[in-house]
Amino acid sequence: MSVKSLIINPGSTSTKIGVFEDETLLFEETLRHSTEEIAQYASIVDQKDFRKQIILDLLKEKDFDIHSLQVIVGRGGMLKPIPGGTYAVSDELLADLKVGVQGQHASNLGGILAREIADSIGVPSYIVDPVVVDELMPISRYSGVPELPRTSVFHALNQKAVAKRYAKEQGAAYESLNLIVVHMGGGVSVGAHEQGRVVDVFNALDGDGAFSPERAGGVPSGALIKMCFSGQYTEKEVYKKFVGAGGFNAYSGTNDMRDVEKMVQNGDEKAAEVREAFIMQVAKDIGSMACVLKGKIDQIIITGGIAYDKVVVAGLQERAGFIAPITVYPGEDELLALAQGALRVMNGEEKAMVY
Ligand SMILES: Nc1ncnc2c1ncn2[C@@H]1O[C@H](COP(=O)(O)OP(=O)(O)O)[C@@H](O)[C@H]1O
Ligand SMILES: CCCC(=O)OP(=O)(O)O
Repeated sequence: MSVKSLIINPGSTSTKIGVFEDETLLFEETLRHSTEEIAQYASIVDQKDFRKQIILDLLKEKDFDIHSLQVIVGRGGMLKPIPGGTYAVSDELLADLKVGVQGQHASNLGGILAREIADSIGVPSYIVDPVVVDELMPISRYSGVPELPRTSVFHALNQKAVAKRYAKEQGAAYESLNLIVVHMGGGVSVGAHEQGRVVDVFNALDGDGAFSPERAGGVPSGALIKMCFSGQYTEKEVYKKFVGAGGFNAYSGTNDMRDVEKMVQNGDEKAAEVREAFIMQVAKDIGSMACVLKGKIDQIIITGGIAYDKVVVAGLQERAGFIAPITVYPGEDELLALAQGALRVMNGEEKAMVY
């Protein structure tokens, strides 16, 4: 019997929705959220009903009967560090998504919405390869401050999906390759995939890598400490400067790279400089991961929404192309990867992991 699934993929700047019959996509939709739209909500959990309504409206518009679904799958969020795999949205997992045990990010809503909609029609709900998949080697955890270890928070689902897609296209096993995967979405993560394990990665949320459309990335720590103790900001206000209002939002007032391109076309020199700084920071992250892999790199893979941006891709080619050949997979393979993760469990090929 075939399995019909609803896939819910909340990102920081978008909500992506797909309906599959087994591995066949019946329809999909990407709804982009502007900085102003997101700014109306005080917290991620406050966005739940808004994002749920978008999903229900889309199903209605497509005249799709929700009761024909056998499973709902959501992108997995800021849980405890865990191995990759498909997890049932248990009560414990749901509670941790609501709290956001490693922080607040739109992906927390994936499992919450999947469970809520699934419960309403009496079917199971799952998450797959959440953003906290942790395969770091011990030396990657060092930051220089023992109380502040580096953590693995990244686009695990898509990084793994595109890495496996590249391996398949080459007729090679993912586990036999060394790859640097660069995901550029609302957040940016650059990971070192050493023979099937992401042994080091720049944390995409509040870590030490490049800035992104809505995040600051790594900043000078002395200046940050002074800002925190200046008395000018609450903890929440400082965090917002780094996650949400940082990066392109702070420099150019938008989280949309197509707006940045328009600004540059209209002669905005500052916007052009910000984009060049972004390209250089991402290229520097690629260089770091090249050292993690000791220079033995089969391929660099560039993916995420910004991989559609020809100027950014050309800039990365210019600055990092000497390290290894580059393959570009614009957008992401996340909807299919989520559907496949649930299918493996529904078809009995794999057991759901227990959180
Ligand atoms: N065709 C395109 N050209 C340039 N940039 C794009 C294009 N499509 C999406 N983007 C940019 O990609 C970013 C969002 O990437 P995406 O992977 O969809 O993010 P998220 O999943 O975090 O919401 C935005 O800055 C958006 O403007
Ligand atoms: C929290 C890590 C993943 C991430 O940054 O996703 P988005 O780019 O969708 O915000």
